[in-house]
Amino acid sequence: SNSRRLEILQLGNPRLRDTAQAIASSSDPALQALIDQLLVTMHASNGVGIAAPQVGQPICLVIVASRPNPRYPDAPEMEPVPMLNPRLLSHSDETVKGWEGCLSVPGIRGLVPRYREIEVEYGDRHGNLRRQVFTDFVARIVQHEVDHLNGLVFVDRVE
Ligand SMILES: O=C(O)C[C@@H](Cc1ccccc1)C(=O)SCC(=O)c1ccccc1
Ligand SMILES: [Zn+2]
Repeated sequence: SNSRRLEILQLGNPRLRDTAQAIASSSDPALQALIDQLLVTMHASNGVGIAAPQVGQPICLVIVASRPNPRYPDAPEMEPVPMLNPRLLSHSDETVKGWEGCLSVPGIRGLVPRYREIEVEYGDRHGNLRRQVFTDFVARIVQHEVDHLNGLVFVDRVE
């Protein structure tokens, strides 16, 4: 399918979000370079996800990259997924508590409740709109990264 031009929203006052200036589009070489930079930063930190604001870029862009790890040995190994303008469409009532860490809060781990299942709409790195259901550890990572876009870190949710 031919790539669509997806306008990437700038972070800021959520109320102004609708009028937010799109500061990048999926066909923008600078956006593709930022996605590659985030992948490098995430891998350098052994992360399973990363959000653009963590590297000082206030735009609606995250990467989700689950892999098996000591705390989640049965986590799926997945190709890193860049998500432009991710939006939670629905979620399970059921929540699960699980261990989280954060590249922006080094050295701290916390037990965080997250929805066990979520449905997310997002643009892929080529600007194609995707709608996908995530569960368990991958759903946890998506919720953790989307929190970063809303200025939240996991310690804000530790009960
Ligand atoms: O700050 C980030 O977004 C990266 C963060 C993502 C994340 C970890 C755990 C649960 C949800 C989201 C990390 O990757 S922290 C370091 C890490 O590799 C890790 C920590 C706990 C469990 C699994 C991995
Ligand atoms: Zn984090």
